Amino acid sequence: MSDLWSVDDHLADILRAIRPLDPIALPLLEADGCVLTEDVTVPTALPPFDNSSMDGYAVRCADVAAATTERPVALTVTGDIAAGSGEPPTLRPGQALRIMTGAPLPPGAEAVVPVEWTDGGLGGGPVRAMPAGQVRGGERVRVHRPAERGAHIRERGSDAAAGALALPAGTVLGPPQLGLLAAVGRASVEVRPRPRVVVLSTGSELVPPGTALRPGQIHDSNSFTLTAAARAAGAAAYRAATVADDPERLRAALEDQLSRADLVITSGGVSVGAYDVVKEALRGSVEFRRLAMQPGKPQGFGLVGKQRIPLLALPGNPVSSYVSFELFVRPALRALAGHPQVERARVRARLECDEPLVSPAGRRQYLRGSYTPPAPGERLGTVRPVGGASSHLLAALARADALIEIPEAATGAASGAELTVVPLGGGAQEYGSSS
Ligand SMILES: Nc1nc2c(c(=O)[nH]1)N[C@H]1C(S)=C(S)[C@@H](COP(=O)(O)OP(=O)(O)OC[C@H]3O[C@@H](n4cnc5c(N)ncnc54)[C@H](O)[C@@H]3O)O[C@H]1N2
Ligand code: MOO
Repeated sequence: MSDLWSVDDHLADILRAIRPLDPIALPLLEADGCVLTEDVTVPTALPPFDNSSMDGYAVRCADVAAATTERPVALTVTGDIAAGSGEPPTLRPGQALRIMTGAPLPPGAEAVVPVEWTDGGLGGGPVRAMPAGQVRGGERVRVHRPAERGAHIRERGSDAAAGALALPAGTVLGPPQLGLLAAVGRASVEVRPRPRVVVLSTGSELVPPGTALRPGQIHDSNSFTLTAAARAAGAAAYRAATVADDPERLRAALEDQLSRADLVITSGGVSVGAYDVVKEALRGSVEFRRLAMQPGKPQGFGLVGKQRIPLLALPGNPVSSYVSFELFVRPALRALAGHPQVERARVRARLECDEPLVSPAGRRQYLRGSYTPPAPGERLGTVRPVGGASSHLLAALARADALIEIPEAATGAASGAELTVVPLGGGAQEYGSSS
């Protein structure tokens, strides 16, 4: 019997332990991307008053009923109503009030005639725009077309009625939702906050980019990949200084960081070497296990500190840590943020490759690939592998936009095979290619 955990069981174990963060009130722009935890109702009607949808003239319908281009109807313009003007004057028979888009409709008005249906008060044919400057009052405007009752008027409450549900709890707030909240007068809303994430990479060989390498050293890249990935997943992520392979130092660094974290990610130090610092420092509170997965076999998960903060210990190989992030950390972050859907959408795609792919028996393999969505009329898109299977191939990862899943039971896949693919979002996947 295998002592390996399946990918699905490891994820389920993590998600079982994670509770969504408690809601807090946040100013609108800070709530962008967050999940709303209150039902928001419309306090006052939207729009709050009847207003014009056109620059033109507020009129009574009967006054312009007979208007034609050949026989325009002349009305007396008694003034201007600009957007933002308070109480407009009453419109009487035979009169027109010049009105701007968004300005309140005057009492007595039944329709708005766009300026293009009039001579603009200039005495000629139809105009294309209003003459600049205020009307003095008493001028005549010739109207060339009749207007139906309600024409070019946006009625009070026509967007959202007072008391209606604007957004239900559970809504993910994006630009239009934030706009609606602002429009109904909300300055802040109750949401689940962005999870605060601390990324701690370990390894005595690591130096920060910008530093010259001495023999045996490499630049720490994982903490950048992981911090950026956590931010892309909606977290407020912070990259802590790299920790050398010394359990005491790692415990101290963790102690320092725990108070500011809702979730901690470590990278490296989880395999079976003599200096596997994460394993050594966290044994007891974090369970280390081996997964039936490639890359990403060694993994750790536990709840650490008094606050029992979730900690995911990812393997150090750059591709392993990123693939582990996508499969386990991203869902954990989305669960903390209260999203109902925590995993990335999967698609089925047809494999296109020059050589058949080889995969270890009994392990689920995630190869890096480039995914092309289905052409019009096609059921499946296609996916091509990018680079090989080894977990140090960061340059290939940087050219990929999808993960190709080879199931546990398979030992490979040939060109033409239908497989599951995890598109990683962004770029061409969101905007389409311009071919
Ligand atoms: N005898 C065995 N050796 C290894 C096994 C095994 O089962 N038996 N598993 C291998 C697998 S699979 C993986 S994955 C790695 C995981 O190792 P660790 O998590 O302990 O990671 P490290 O040893 O610290 O580093 C592995 C590799 O990645 C580089 N690395 C680490 N951190 C970073 C970073 N922040 N930025 C860039 N590169 C990093 C590190 O230099 C190593 O080359 O273990 C295998 N070994
Ligand atoms: O699992 Mo390791 O992550 O294969 O390189």
